[in-house]
Amino acid sequence: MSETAGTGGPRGRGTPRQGKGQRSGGAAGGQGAGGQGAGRRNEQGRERNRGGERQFSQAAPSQRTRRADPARLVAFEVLRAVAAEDAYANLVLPTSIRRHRLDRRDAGFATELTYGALRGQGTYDAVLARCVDRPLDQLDPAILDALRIGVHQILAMRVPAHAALDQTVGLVRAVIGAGPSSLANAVLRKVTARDLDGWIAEITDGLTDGTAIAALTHSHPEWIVRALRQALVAHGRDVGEIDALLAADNAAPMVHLVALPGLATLDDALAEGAEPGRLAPDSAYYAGGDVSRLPGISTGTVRVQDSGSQLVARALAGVDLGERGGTEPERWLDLCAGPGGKSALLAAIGQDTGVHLTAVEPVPHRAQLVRQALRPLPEQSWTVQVADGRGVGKDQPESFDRVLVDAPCTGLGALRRRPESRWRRTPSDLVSLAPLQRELLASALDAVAPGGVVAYVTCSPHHAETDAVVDDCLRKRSGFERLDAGLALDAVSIGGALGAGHGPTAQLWPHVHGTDAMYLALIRKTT
Ligand SMILES: C[S@@+](CC[C@H](N)C(=O)[O-])C[C@H]1O[C@@H](n2cnc3c(N)ncnc32)[C@H](O)[C@@H]1O
Repeated sequence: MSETAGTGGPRGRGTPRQGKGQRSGGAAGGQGAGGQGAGRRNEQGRERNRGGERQFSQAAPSQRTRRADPARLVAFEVLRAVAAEDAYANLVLPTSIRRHRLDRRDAGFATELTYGALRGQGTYDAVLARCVDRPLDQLDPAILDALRIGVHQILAMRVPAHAALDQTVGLVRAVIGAGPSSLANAVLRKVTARDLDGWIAEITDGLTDGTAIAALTHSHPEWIVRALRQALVAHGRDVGEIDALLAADNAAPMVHLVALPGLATLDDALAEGAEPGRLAPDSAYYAGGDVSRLPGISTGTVRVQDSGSQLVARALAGVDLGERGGTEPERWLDLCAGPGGKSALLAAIGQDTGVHLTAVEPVPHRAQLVRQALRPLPEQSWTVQVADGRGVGKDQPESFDRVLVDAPCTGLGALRRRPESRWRRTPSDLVSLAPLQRELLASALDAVAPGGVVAYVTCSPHHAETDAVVDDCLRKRSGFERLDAGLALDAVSIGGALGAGHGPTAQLWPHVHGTDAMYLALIRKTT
């Protein structure tokens, strides 16, 4: 859904307000204040709620909108499910959109509102804390979610302030009650007193700690700001890029497509408005809405896959194995395969040369997704094993020419795709994932044949789950060498100059490459 959404939300100071996919703020469930066709942009396409005198309804809250606008109701339902049921927004949102039968435009609005309110929560809560007369944790959590939805509309979407206020108050009245709607009205009126830049100046006023300022400005937990800053430095980048990196996490990601080599082309997608990918071969970027209607998507020969994921899979497939490349077809292993995106691309790349891919995934329903992903490929070219990858090295030692370990990780490099995850993740996740990541890489190092290569991949740039894992595993072993992962990525990329390497490992970045922050290490078994 995110491809229909505009972007917005907290951002760096001076970063232009972004926003596409906005729709009229006027509600399906009622008139905007004063019956002015609330929510339309003015003739110049500018939002009406920026600057100058703000217009509000003269009617008391009790006399205003009583019905919840379905798009806002969808956003509210999703935020509630995320907070109260630990749900994933990207899974709940499409169901809620279908249940409320939103048309494409309203679905885009609901998506922007949901994801924007979730991403922006850190900044918005700091704003709300200045406008509510009690600590936020003493508010009914449902009211707090509704207020976040209101704040996002007021500060980061092109919804006129009066429409945002009226419709949010209407939502609170309809789903929570009349009393809380008065509170929402009073609080959101205060929010309209400043624009986003003004509020960021206010909530960061007097702070001297750069981490705290960046965290509030870009709506990230401080520990993530610190970790990302360290990761930039560790990969030889300028620490000053942190603002751009955090801002990239708040932008709705473009949909990336890949045509499985030998099975499809992107001609139809390009004819439908997709743009050729600038980094990965056979890839495209698509901003045209519902991707499922594109030719090839339903058969699985064209897939949605971040270009960074495409590139790391291609880098593994592209490593020259030298003398190892004999006449026997190679055997490849994807040790953490679910849901199968990289398995499908690897199997498609390998089909020309008769490669057999073994895809391992311990979670049965995810293993089923891997089978679905591999279905377009000849059946004899792949096997899916429902198994714990940690046992594969002992059970099938020195058996594979190329092994991918796309390890379970915190996903700190894909925060833009998972809007709630920055608030759920904690440093303790790093601690609990660490042994699993090491055991999986150790298993892969056992499973790779002499002369073969292991790719260790995460969608996180955090040191603890990237270099630290690789360093620890290799320290305990001899007979392995690191390959230059940056060069390997360059060799398979369009243009051949990604600039992702610094030392032997490689790191892609959302603010530089427009990809998820994928990490890649390549390790060859020499003896
Ligand atoms: C980052 S995802 C892999 C994404 C996948 N490579 C793709 O491109 O679609 C990590 C996967 O590892 C799986 N996993 C978790 N524990 C595992 C284990 N002990 N052995 C193998 N896989 C495991 C998770 O269920 C999850 O599907």
